[in-house]
Amino acid sequence: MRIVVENVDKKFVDNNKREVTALENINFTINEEEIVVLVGPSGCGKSTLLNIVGGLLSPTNGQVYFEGTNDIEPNLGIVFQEIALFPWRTVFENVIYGLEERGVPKKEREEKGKYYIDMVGLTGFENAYPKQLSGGMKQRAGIARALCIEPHLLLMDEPFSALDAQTRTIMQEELLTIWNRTRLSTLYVTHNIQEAVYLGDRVIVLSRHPGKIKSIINIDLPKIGRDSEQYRDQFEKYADEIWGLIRHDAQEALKEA
Ligand SMILES: Nc1ncnc2c1ncn2[C@@H]1O[C@H](COP(=O)(O)OP(=O)(O)OP(=O)(O)O)[C@@H](O)[C@H]1O
Repeated sequence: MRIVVENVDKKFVDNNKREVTALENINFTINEEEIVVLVGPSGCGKSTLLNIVGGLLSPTNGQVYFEGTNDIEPNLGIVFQEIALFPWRTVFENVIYGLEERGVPKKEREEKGKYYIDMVGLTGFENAYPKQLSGGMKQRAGIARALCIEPHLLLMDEPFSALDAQTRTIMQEELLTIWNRTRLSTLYVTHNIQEAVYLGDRVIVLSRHPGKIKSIINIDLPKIGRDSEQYRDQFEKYADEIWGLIRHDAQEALKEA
């Protein structure tokens, strides 16, 4: 599916009743099978934009539309930083939750649940409860739950930022393996520039106050294996370019923190 974001603005009213322009004139597309990463300093509107694409917030102006599907409401799989698994449900029951909601028959729920639990590497933990899982395993369960409804688009908002560095690296690699199997169009939000270059086909750099697109960078490296020695220089060049675009805004954001 292709997602088109056209002329999107978003204004909020803050606690002092002042109008805040969170996003201004945002235009981009997410093509079939593409991973688009939104990157930018704190407060530049990344989450707001992801929530607008996901239909959780409406834009003040502009629109988001979905091409290549006949469904009026496309299926969206959403993964947040803090995965809200139901504590009283097992991994399996959490993963198939969306299928239950949609009235999918039991046999199909079981097959799909099993398939996606296997895809995220949680086979053997079907009957575990969230409190028995590590942070990385909870994120895996959350990803399986998002995939289980077989979405047209995957939306991920800093899904690995609460994880330790090693787990995060492993999860990034696994996300690409999962992408390779599902080929899902994905919108991925991160603060982390290395992560953006590692995962993105395109990286959208947002500036802040108001959140505007500063640049859209095509990452012209193979999707799988771009962290290998062979591409190190090019990888770092992209990372430097993005940091150059963000540095000033990130420093300003720190002053306000
Ligand atoms: N519900 C709201 N009411 C008022 N202002 C809001 C609301 N949600 C977001 N904002 C403002 O909109 C701007 C963008 O916020 P948003 O959370 O989208 O940024 P972000 O880039 O995701 O930040 P972070 O990386 O820190 O999560 C900020 O100035 C924020 O204070």
